[in-house]
Amino acid sequence: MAYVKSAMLRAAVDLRVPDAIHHRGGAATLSDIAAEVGIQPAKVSHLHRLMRALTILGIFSVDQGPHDDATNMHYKFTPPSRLLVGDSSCTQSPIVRVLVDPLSLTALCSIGEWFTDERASALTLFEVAHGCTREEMTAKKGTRGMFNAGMVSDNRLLMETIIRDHCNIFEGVTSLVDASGAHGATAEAIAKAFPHINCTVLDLPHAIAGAPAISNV
Ligand SMILES: C[S@@+](CC[C@H](N)C(=O)[O-])C[C@H]1O[C@@H](n2cnc3c(N)ncnc32)[C@H](O)[C@@H]1O
Repeated sequence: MAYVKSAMLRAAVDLRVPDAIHHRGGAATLSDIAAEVGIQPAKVSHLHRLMRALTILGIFSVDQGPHDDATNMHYKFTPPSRLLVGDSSCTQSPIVRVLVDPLSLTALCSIGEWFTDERASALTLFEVAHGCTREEMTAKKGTRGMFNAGMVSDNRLLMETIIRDHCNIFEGVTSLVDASGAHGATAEAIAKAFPHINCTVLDLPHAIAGAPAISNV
């Protein structure tokens, strides 16, 4: 049942629970969250179960006074849930939707078939499960924008940390190519921090279609 944890995380992001807590100054009761995200009144007790599970997982913390019941204890952020709050460029954490995606999750149910399928040396798990590549499915479903947004937000977060804490790894580098660099968020962060490095992004035509122009990349 471990997959339920990922599904609950996705539900919290879909409902924008982190944004609801953020809008209430970083601490919100169940009724605050229910009002902010539009929970049906008959389902507030189920929201309590969702929040309780996410608290046990360390996604949120809870302040419960001796006289508080389920409706007036305050849910707060933990370090992981701080990362789920939207900013001016995105209103939720797009990487969660990319990672906890129904098509990716159902593909995992075909691992046994992938191991035994005689075509499997040429096919990815995704192809065995869904009969097409991830790229073809993304194009068919029109979800390329969501995928790119997830990659960009993840890259920004990682690069901020890498450049702050490990900038020595770029010493002596004068040029680099980010192979499969999608919309270039990684290269953008490097080019901005180290303007003398000549950065290039390589990816497939459909992946770079619509990529923003980035100075110095
Ligand atoms: C999971 S994304 C990673 C994007 C980015 N490097 C990052 O870390 O966010 C994988 C990327 O590989 C690209 N890709 C897949 N096959 C490729 C190929 N044959 N040549 C170049 N890029 C490819 C995809 O288009 C996609 O942008």
